[in-house]
Amino acid sequence: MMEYHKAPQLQYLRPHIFTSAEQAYRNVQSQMEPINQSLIVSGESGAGKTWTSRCLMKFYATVAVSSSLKAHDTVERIERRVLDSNPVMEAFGNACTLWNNNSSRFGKYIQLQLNRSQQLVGASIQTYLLEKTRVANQPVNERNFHIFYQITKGATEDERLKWNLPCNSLFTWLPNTERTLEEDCFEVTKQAMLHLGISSETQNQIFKILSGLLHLGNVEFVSPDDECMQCELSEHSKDFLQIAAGLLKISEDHLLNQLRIRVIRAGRQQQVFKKPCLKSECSIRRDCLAKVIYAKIFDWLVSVINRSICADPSMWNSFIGLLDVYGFESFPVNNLEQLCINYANEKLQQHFVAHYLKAQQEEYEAEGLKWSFVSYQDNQKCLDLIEGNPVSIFSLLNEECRLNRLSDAKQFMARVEKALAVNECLSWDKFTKTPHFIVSHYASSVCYQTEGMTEKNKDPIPPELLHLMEQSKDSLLQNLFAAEEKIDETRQRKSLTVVSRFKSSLENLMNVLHSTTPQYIRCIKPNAECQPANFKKDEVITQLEACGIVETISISAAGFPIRIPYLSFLERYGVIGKKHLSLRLTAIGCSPTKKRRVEDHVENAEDMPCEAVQVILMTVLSSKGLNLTSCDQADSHRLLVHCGKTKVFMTHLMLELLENARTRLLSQKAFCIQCSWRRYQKRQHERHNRAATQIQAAVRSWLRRRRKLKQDQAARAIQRAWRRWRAVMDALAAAELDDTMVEESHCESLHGSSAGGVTENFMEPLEGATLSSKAADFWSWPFRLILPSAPTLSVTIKASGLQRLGSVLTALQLNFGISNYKVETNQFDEGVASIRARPQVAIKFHLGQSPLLHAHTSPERSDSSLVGLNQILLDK
Ligand SMILES: Nc1ncnc2c1ncn2[C@@H]1O[C@H](COP(=O)(O)OP(=O)(O)OP(=O)(O)O)[C@@H](O)[C@H]1O
Repeated sequence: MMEYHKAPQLQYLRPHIFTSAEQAYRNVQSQMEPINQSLIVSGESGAGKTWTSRCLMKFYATVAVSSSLKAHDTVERIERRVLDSNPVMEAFGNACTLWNNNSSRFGKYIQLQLNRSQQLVGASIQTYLLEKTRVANQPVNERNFHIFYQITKGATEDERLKWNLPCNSLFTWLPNTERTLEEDCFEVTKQAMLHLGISSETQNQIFKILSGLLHLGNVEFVSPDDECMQCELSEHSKDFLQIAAGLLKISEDHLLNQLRIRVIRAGRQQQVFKKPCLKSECSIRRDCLAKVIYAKIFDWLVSVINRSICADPSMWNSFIGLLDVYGFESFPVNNLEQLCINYANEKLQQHFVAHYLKAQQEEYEAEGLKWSFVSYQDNQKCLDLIEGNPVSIFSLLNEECRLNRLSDAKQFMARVEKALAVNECLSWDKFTKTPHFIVSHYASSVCYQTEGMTEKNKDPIPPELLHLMEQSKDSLLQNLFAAEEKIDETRQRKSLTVVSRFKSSLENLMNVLHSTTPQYIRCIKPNAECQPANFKKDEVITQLEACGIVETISISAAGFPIRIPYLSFLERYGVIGKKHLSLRLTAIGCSPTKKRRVEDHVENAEDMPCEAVQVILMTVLSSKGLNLTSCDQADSHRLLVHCGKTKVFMTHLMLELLENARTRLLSQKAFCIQCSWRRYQKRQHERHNRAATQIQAAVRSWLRRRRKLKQDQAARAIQRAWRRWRAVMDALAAAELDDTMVEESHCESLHGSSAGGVTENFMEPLEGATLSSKAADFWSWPFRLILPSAPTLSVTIKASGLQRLGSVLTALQLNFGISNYKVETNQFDEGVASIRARPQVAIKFHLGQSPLLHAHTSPERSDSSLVGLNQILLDK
């Protein structure tokens, strides 16, 4: 998948359905009108349409994912549900036929919804005409819908009890049970239903109803002896009726009566009459009830799936549609179902013919291209025969229904013969006795039996049966039949038959297909026996011829498969012209006036689109080294591209050249944008850096100035304080010195020389303040308190003798350094007159160290160390 998704040129890869899928995806990405795409998968029954659709869904689920984690989750959820819808739809809508073990008995159109980034955001499923007759009538050697076999074969013991499905029970509506197919996988269906939001309880309800239908199928009637009497149940049917009524949760008597008594309303007053039905009528009513219940369950499942996978319309803006309708069928006995199926295939073939073969060739002519017509097989006549106006098979069938008379197969055949014999697609087999008609379809001729065709077209649902189901106690059945009354009234008013409903739904589908760009996928069946590795050439060729592949190849080879209107072309490739044009015109020596004129064509392309387009084409072709002046090469250009009246016609090679040129140019432009953006970002970054540096410098200088200012202020304050303090101290010291001198003389007279210690009179207020004359005592505790508070220390030494003086001086010198103290001797007596501490000691301490650091330190008592005293002094 990724190989095809990432391939720059798809046509160089091996042909594969992923080529078509990827092409459709790229078309959506290019946003060229029509943006929406359709992949029409067609082919005979068993050729592989459903298989292909499944692969396509997986492809889109893989490539249309987002890189963002959140979106990825959504896509994965949708993808899971879209893929899960397959087993559920196939279980309820597919059956084993003569041509295919897993044949789709309904048509489906799946719309994969994409958002602006072309990511898968949702999906919706539209179904067409389920072959519900299969519920009650299975052709010989064919089977009922897979789901019936799944529940009878795959139910657990518990479930069998709940659904009344004992092992080995035999059901009339369940033929060929001995054939086990890989499709009989009940667990897979249950799991998928669960993922789609159908709870186990609801599943249980559904399977119970289906089991009820199987039991209903075993109910048989016996004709009464008296025709006026009601039909009786056959002996073995009584139990089945009882179980069926129980599983459908309706009254047994009520069910029996509705099956064998017809209610007729007649007259203006709508008088009610009850009429016993014939045995055959009872069986028809029983089958009708089963079919309507099954069809309703199928429609309900489709609506549940759609609710689960459909995205809000605001979330998506384009879609890719996958159409998988039942394949062309030709059984030994064919009836209305096959007529409808083959009619749908004819419609699709017509779409292909109209879109690809007819329209393409007509367009070549209209656009003035030289073109010799390739003849092809047009199936319009066949379609006229089936659906045409005023007379066709469908119109005759509808008329028969409206006449409301007992249907007669021979009569209908005669009417068809009379009215439509002129149509060459209609014929009869003279040797077949059963009433029939043969239609020559595009694929092959098919013989249709007219027996029961009108009845099938009427598809009557007796209202009393609908009322019966409305009264069911089962909530799901109640739901399914609640809206029935209104729908039924509408249907009766419009008297819609099966074919008219099918025709109108197909017309809607065709309208959708016409509004999208189609991609066709033709499935070819290698052999009719569904055998692997068996390729039957003749059968394959017949299919290829029938679906018009041979003509398609001829037209594609001779023609221009790509057609783009001028304006769309200029919108996409105009960019190439602008860039190369100027260079090219200069290179070929174009005069400035001419150059401007040509450039104007590109600029104002709307006025002269053809010239502008030619300029672009010339640019691209000449850049490939082809010289336009050469006649031969101009011819070779015409094989690649042709400009019509309103469109450019080209081959894939030309498209590739254009796309390459555009990609190269866009990548150059992107590179330029990246460079400019990076340059711009760099400049921005540098500017930001410069601005930040300037801001930082300004802030730093402002901070520094402010700090300096504060420091200067502080310094001045300190200086002022210091000067003031020094002046005060000096004054104090001077005053103290004077006082001491006076006191000294006074003390001397009082004590004489008897006192041998040192006395300090200003120590008086301090507790224990005695200063010993010994050097050790000198740094005793109180002393340190005195020194700072009295920077001028006055000591009177009474003791005489040089020895003491010397020791005091030594102590002082050791302790403080003599330079810090002014020691004065007595002028007239022995000894020291005064020791004055210089104020710097205290100043140093205050500025130098935090007092808290040594707050716990007590004076050192060791003789050898005087550091303690220093420290304390500093601390203080
Ligand atoms: N590409 C394939 N590779 C392998 N097997 C395939 C392929 N295509 C189809 N088959 C086989 O062929 C069988 C029939 O294919 P499928 O059911 O897709 O046919 P169909 O065209 O949808 O038929 P119908 O119209 O009856 O529904 C598949 O069950 C599968 O076994």
